[in-house]
Amino acid sequence: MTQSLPAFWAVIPAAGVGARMAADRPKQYLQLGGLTILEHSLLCFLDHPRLKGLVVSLAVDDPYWPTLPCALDSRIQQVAGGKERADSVLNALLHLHANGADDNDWVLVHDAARPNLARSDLDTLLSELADDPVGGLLAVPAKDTLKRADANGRVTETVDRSLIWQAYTPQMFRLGALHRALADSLVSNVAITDEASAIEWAGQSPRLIEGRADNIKVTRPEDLEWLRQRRVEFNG
Ligand SMILES: Nc1ccn([C@@H]2O[C@H](COP(=O)(O)OP(=O)(O)OP(=O)(O)O)[C@@H](O)[C@H]2O)c(=O)n1
Ligand SMILES: C[C@](O)(CO)[C@H](O)COP(=O)(O)O
Repeated sequence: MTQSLPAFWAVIPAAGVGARMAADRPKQYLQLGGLTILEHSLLCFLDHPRLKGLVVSLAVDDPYWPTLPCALDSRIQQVAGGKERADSVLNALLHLHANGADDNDWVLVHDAARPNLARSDLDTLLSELADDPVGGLLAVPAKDTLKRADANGRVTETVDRSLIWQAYTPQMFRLGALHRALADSLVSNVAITDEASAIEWAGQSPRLIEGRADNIKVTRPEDLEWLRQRRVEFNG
């Protein structure tokens, strides 16, 4: 089954400061079980047989990366992160292009802050999008009632959630198309918070692939607490 999946490059943006986490270090270096959040996010890709290579975007003054065993892994290439997440991703795409990757190669961009990606979700994404003309992303249909608010935090509307999805990662696009869309949208000062929004700005419509809701992005302290508790419940 795995051999029928498309080969792919992985890009892991890991250059954030984790301000919303308010921890003593960037959140990707906080511990979850015996590993850092970043190591969990890398491992889901590093042992995949269809991985061509992996690029991790790191803060230029990151003192933590060299302390990790995976810093010596030859499958991992490092690039400098940028001011925003999109800049960090673009630097990784530039590196892939500069080192022989082909425009038609699939690239999967996955947040370092999402340590709970299931291999089954990764393989579903690869399988479902292998022949897609655009690409797409893991996503979760909205489960809660959604409200639109005014500037004072007062409800102005209850939104129809039947067609609303939360975008997750990995997000899977062809290297050339993503590189062009990201570079052009950033030059145009478009607010880009995920790869799909750059592809949409370029006029394409990414496909949403339903994934597990527990592939959460560790953003605030309670997110990490939830994952830690979940591992205790599952692993004892
Ligand atoms: N300039 C940046 C900003 C973010 N990221 C990465 O993008 C992912 C998702 O971003 P987010 O959750 O916003 O992380 P932070 O920017 O670190 O969080 P905060 O906004 O709370 O500072 C994270 O893995 C983060 O390390 C990055 O590589 N480069
Ligand atoms: C890419 C992402 O995880 C998709 O939901 C999200 O846009 C990242 O946003 P952040 O503000 O950089 O955490």
